[in-house]
Amino acid sequence: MMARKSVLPLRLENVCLAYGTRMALSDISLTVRPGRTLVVMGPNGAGKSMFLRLCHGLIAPTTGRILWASGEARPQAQAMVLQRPVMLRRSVAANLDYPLVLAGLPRAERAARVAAALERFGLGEMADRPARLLSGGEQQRLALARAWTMRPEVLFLDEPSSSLDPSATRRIEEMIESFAADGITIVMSTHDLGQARRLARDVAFLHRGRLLESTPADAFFARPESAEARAFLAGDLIW
Ligand SMILES: Nc1ncnc2c1ncn2[C@@H]1O[C@H](COP(=O)(O)OP(=O)(O)OP(=O)(O)O)[C@@H](O)[C@H]1O
Repeated sequence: MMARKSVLPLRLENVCLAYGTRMALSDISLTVRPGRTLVVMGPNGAGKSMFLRLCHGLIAPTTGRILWASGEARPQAQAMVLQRPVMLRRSVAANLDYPLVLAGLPRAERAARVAAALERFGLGEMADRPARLLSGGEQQRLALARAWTMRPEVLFLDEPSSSLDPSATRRIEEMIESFAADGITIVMSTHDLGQARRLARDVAFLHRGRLLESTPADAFFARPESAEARAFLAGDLIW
């Protein structure tokens, strides 16, 4: 991971995403900096998922630019875990192996990475079980582990614990913290204010497709500048 040219910072310049006459995202300018977990917050429909999808390159902006420091259009060194991760109809181990096969890694390297992921994330005893039969929390853990096997420099996570109970959520947060400690830059959305406080170094607050705040997390939680963010933090902003 260290040898290659960094893909960060990632800069969004005046990014807009339109669906017909509706603007899902309006004029977003923001920089994702290395090593600073960025949490994207905002009420339902604010544009959080679309923001992550744009950054990852799943969709293209209607106008504006998305610029990686490496100059690549869609770097390999970044991965995304969707809100409802897709599991292959295969074993846990095979799910971990699959993206490594696609990336063309040699068999021995793949085996080492799969073994390391199984061990590190407590998935060893499930290695041979069909991935689709795992619980929601276990599947999410597997999805994060699968992203980790790719050694990304940046990892986009869309609501990584949205439908999980508190203990499964805690395990996911521990994984995210360990990724950040490894030097993976995390960009994630969440509805969970407690989670945002625990994990965020920077916050991007979206409301109806507009970026109302982009600031260090401490400042956001202590002194939100916009009335919308204040209402959101007080639990009074529903959409
Ligand atoms: N294919 C599409 N066609 C039209 N509108 C869309 C499409 N995809 C998303 N949108 C709209 O874009 C807006 C932003 O959606 P997005 O999923 O990013 O919100 P979100 O902040 O992630 O919401 P939630 O918290 O509910 O997941 C919404 O108003 C949504 O209805």
